[in-house]
Order: sequence, then structure tokens, then C-alpha cells
Amino acid sequence: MTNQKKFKNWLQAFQLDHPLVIAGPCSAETEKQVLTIAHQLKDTDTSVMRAGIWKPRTKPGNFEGVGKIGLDWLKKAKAETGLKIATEVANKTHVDMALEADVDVLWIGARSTVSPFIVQDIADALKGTDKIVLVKNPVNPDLPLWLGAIERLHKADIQNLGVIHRGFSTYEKTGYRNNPEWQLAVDLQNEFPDLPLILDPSHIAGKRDIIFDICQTALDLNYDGIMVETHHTPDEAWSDAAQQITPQALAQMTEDLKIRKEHGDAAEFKNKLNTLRAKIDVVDHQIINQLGKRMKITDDIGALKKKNNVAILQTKRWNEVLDKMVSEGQDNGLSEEFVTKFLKAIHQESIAHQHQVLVNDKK
Ligand SMILES: O=C(O)C(=O)C[C@]1(C(=O)O)C=C[C@@H](O)C=C1
Repeated sequence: MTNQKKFKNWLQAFQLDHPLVIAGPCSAETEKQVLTIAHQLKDTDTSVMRAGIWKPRTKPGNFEGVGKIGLDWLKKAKAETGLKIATEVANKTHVDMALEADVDVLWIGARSTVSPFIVQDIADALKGTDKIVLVKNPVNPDLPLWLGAIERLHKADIQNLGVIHRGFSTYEKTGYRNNPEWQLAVDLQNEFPDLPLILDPSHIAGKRDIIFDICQTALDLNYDGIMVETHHTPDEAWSDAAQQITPQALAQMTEDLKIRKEHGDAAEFKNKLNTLRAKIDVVDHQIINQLGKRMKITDDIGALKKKNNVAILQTKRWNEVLDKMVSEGQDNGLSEEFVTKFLKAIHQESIAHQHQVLVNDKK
């Protein structure tokens, strides 16, 4: 599958002068709840109302969605407000019911995207549909797996495709419910610049207070839209209460978000940008050179260790290096998360170099 301009067609058909907004509750709970939220969303930038009908939950015993009846409530919401409607599908039965209810946008959840079997079943059930089908990233940060799912749908002749970035599971504590790993979405965008890319800030954040910042980052990275979990009484929501915001908060947020253009034309802007990019090129060059020098020193240490029969991994020393650099990083405006990741990558490379020296006699 290669990038195609026509991937953008369905998005352009919305004729929006702002990013696409998909909003609505994590789960449809009651008819009254769905209709109340729909009417409140009608007065915002929202074009599509979302609601989970079947909810994949980590543990059994939690609320697992209202099922088919929720589709009737969504249909009613569509009839009363003119909003398009969206829900998650995870198997052929869901797909059949959603198509029968004339759901406009169907998305495949992160827990389904991980399984090529599930994705293939859904692709087969959706074959040739003109509905919009969005694929959430798999729970694990695996770009080929994400792309593979999109390709399966593309092969099933589904024309209106897009992706949703909802962040990735991690064992480490990061301050996010699901780590954004922005680089992965940027890599996907580089390969498929015309495939609409929607952000799901709710699942990345896990809590309300950082949703705005996550959305702004995505808009700065040219995302095409946002899908935000929205509830008229978020604290009383039956699922994911902490990450839902009110339709009023959503309206305020979309007003405050800055939409930046991908390209600027003014000559002055171009000149200044070129100057700043030239400065970045110089610094990047220095970073790579210095890293090369550091690795050469590592090789020397490797040779010394070999002679003295000392192990490569020196945890105590490494933790000292890490602590010192995290603190220096903070003085230089670099987050602990970034410095730790950066140094871990250096350490791995260092170990690989020494391994070459000790095992393969490189030096
Ligand atoms: O100090 C050492 O013993 C090294 O080999 C250098 C180094 C590093 O890259 O800084 C590499 C591996 C060790 O685990 C600790 C530190």
C-alpha cells in the first residue's frame, strides 16, 4: 500500500475550516444521556458523535456497554441533531449491527488492532463499504502492526480510511494513561501524509487536565482531527470518568487551540525559518560528532575491561551518570523523561560497542 491523495477525500467532504472534531461519551449509558450530550454537542465544532456500545474492559465485572439498544439511541441522536454517528466495532456481529443502524464512522479499537485475525474478520465483514473506518493504534508501539491493519482494510476495498492515535501501553510510569510516543505517529504521517490522522487525547491523558496540551501538540504536528470523550456529567460517567470533559469545556478548548498552517508563504517567515533550521543543522552535526567520540572512548573502556576480565555492565556507574545528566538536563530545560530515554539509547549503543570489543575482538 502506498500513499494516495484520495485518502483525504472523505475528510475534505466535511468541508471544515478547522480540524475534524469527533466527540461524545466513552459509553452510551441511557437514551436520555445520549440525547442530552448530542444536543449539547450540536452547538460545538463537533461533526461526529461517538459513543461506545460494546466496551472492551481490562477486567470482567466492569460495565461492558449497553449493546445493540445503544445504536437506536445514536440513530435518534443523529435524526434530532444532524450529527454523524460513530462507534467501535470488534467483530463481525458488531459490524453487521452497526451497518444496519447506518453508523457513519466505525473504528477498530487498540485491543483489536493488535490481532491480525480480528482485523481480517472485521475487514471481511466491512468489505467494499463506503462508511468511514478508522483504525486506532495497537496497544503496543508497533508501527508495522498498525500499518498492517490499515492495509488489510484497504485490500478489502474500504475507501474511506483513517487512523486514530490513542497512545501506547507502557510498564513505566509516564504521567500519561497511554504514552503518546509521538515519533510513531510522525513516522506514519511521513509514510502516508494523506491518510487522515486523528488524535484521541482522552486515552493518552487518562485525566482531564492535560487534554488541552496534548491536543495542541497534535495540531502543531498537523493532525487532521481530534476525538474527545465528552459527557454532560463526566464525574458520573459509567466508564472512564476521569478523562471525560463536558461539551462546554470542549467548546472552550476548540476555541483556545491554535491551528497552525503547515507551510507559511511570507518571505520574512521563510528567511527566519531557514536561519533557525541552519542553526539546528549545526547543533545536530555537533551532537552526532560528540556521540561518535563518546563511543570511541567506550571502545577503549571495552578493551580495558577485556584485559582485566571485567563485566560490561556497570550499574552503579551508569546510575551515577544518569542522575547527574538528568539534573544537568533540568538546568537546560530538558525533561527527565527525555534525558532518560536519550541516555538509555546511548547506554545500549555503548554496551553493543563493548560487546563487539569483548566478544568479537574488534579492537
Ligand atoms: O563506565 C564504564 O564502565 C563504561 O563502560 C561506560 C558506560 C557508559 O557508556 O557510560 C557503559 C557501560 C556501563 O554499564 C557503564 C557506563
